[in-house]
Amino acid sequence: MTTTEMLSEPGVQPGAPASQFDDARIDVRNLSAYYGKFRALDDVSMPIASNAVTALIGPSGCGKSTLLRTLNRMHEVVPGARVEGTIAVDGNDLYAPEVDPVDVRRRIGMVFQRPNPFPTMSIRENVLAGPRLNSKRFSAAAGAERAEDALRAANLWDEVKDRLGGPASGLSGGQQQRLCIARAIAVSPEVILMDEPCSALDPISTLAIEELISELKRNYTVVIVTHNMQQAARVSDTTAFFTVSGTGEPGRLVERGDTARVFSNPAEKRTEDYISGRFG
Ligand SMILES: Nc1ncnc2c1ncn2[C@@H]1O[C@H](COP(=O)(O)OP(=O)(O)OP(=O)(O)O)[C@@H](O)[C@H]1O
Repeated sequence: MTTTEMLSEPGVQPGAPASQFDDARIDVRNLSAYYGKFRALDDVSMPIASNAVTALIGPSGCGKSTLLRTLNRMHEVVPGARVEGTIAVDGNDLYAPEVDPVDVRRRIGMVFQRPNPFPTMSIRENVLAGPRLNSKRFSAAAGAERAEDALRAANLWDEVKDRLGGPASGLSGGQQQRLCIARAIAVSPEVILMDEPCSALDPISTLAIEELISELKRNYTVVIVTHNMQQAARVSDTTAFFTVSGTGEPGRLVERGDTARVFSNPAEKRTEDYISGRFG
């Protein structure tokens, strides 16, 4: 097969590992997620590569946010919610009995739709809130350095460096979201999950977050849920498309692959219909 033929084969890339799971940082296998008796997600298997952005897309109710929350064990916070199947991170079972979910949530941070800084806390204290919750103690100088590093990594430092002691509520929505990303970074997570992080933001703030996401993948594995297909195409390396056939039905993974390929040459008609706006 020539390289051109390989590239035109959905999902096949030159130099790709023999198995799609070979280079996975997160390995989701046969995952079903339930809320009580309701199965919200059915039998999802997908690798999530390290130091890359993976976008989860699909119509409302197909289980994108549910899948995201299973990745840091926030799903089970809902009474009656549970999972079947396995999720391994770097080969370690995330749901093994000896694993502490609180530790998982430190290692796998999350940024939500609406920026949720602690409004009365200062900007600096917001960034340090995570490490302090993990009972980390630092000297004033070490705290200042940690806050600066996280704010720089979140592309917010220049805008706030003269008002670190001021309240977080004084920031714009886009700045608050970058503050929340700084807060997530400050606990040195391995993975950052983002659930529609730009849905409450204006286009300029959205652009700033998108640029930041592209930079974050240098150091982190990023998984993002987005309704905005242009955004998925702009920021992600891999796209996973989910769908749901009706009310009461579970969401299912339709296809997953290189983002450019999924958008230009989807393997499934359902994906093509969705990305071309004919469905959902
Ligand atoms: N806390 C909950 N209790 C019961 N059912 C829930 C709960 N959260 C979500 N669900 C249901 O699980 C299914 C998947 O929801 P989920 O929010 O994961 O979908 P989604 O694809 O992220 O949707 P959207 O794009 O609208 O945010 C839906 O049928 C939803 O009603």
